[in-house]
Amino acid sequence: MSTLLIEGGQVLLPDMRVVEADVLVDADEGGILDVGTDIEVDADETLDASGGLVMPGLVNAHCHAAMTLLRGYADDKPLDAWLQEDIWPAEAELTAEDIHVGTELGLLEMIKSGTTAFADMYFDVPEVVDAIDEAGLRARVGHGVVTVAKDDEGAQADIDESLDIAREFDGAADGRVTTAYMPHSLTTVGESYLRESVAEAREDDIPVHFHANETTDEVDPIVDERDERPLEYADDLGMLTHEDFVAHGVHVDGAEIDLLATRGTGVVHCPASNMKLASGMAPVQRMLDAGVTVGLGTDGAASNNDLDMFDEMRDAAMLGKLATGNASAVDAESVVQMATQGSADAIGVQSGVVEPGANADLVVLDLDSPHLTPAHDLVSHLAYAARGSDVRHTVCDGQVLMRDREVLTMDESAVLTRARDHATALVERAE
Ligand SMILES: CSC[C@H]1O[C@@H](n2cnc3c(O)ncnc32)[C@H](O)[C@@H]1O
Ligand SMILES: [Zn+2]
Repeated sequence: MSTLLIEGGQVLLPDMRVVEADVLVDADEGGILDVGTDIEVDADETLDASGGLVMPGLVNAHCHAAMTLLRGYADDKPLDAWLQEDIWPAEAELTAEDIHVGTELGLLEMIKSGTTAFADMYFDVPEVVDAIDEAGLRARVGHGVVTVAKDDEGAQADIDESLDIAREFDGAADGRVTTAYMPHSLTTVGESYLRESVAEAREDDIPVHFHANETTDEVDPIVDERDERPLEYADDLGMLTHEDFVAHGVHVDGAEIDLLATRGTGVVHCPASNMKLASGMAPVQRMLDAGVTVGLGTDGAASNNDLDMFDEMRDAAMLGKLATGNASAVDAESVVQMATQGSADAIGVQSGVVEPGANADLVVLDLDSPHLTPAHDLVSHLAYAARGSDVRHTVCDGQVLMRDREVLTMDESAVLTRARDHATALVERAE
């Protein structure tokens, strides 16, 4: 067995206590063997955590990683106009290689800002999986389906691709990649397609992930046409099981919150995207109080505009207070929990905790900087003061992905060069 010892730091435990301890990892199996002060072992590899906090790797529960290529391409518009006038025309020009390159850029950004697992909905998923395999992260991936404006043959092909991808790539990258069936939303995929395809996904125990209740422009037509709320419609279609997870959940009423809690369906809160597109303020504290599993996601870099989950925690805490007029709402512990165990539970990956037996997905945060001094409360710092650039080391599945801010699994400058070149060419084609 090859071992990795992360020594000399403080450790954030699953119950949010911080203790001084070392962490011993089985680097072959990718699991945590021990967390304690009396670990006596001559480890094969060590990571220095002195002056730092060992914490779970953050879990970005809703993302479109390759959209890094469209970062800053179209800003300051609401969702529908942004998608229809700018993003979808540009995405129509994407090649498989663009998606590989854009995903690599997203993964690099995640590793450098302390994210070790994520959920991704996009196109050309084999390219996404290939990039994840190389970079060493953990992910649940899927092909996003849109049937509106397609003929029946095109719509069915899109659905088949999503289901086939979910079957083929589940367990890829040594088990670090799992999959889901990913219809884009309740308004961009027709009812009969949803009904049939979700039933097909169920036959193979494939989870379902979709955008839901993001804007009133999306919710109102469903209510007008069907006389039921969107998540009641989704429930009727069989899309709300405990394995499923929805992105956004901004405009959900009390009955929908109860439905999410009863079904055990996860909700991924995306505060930065919701604020930037002026989509609204999700009732996060109400969902937490009702027992809904709430995770945290960045959404794509075109609506955020970064993939830094520390930013996202701060945004979630701030927005949660503003939304309720209550400074105690969505407190520091809640957002740290949301970005770790909550996200991992929502997307169904084993991650988000530092304890013996857990997967060794963890980061070491450097505390020795002005904006983290003094350190009265490290959970407060994680929620309100820390930044992705404070991450010193990143480990996923027992493998060191970044050591002292040097990414070991990717050639950082080559990724940046390729991303710049591909983004420039993409935008030229789109104009
Ligand atoms: C069909 S693949 C995913 C699809 O979703 C688009 N997208 C990015 N951000 C959002 C969002 O906030 N709401 C809805 N759809 C979004 C992305 O551009 C892809 O086309
Ligand atoms: Zn999204």
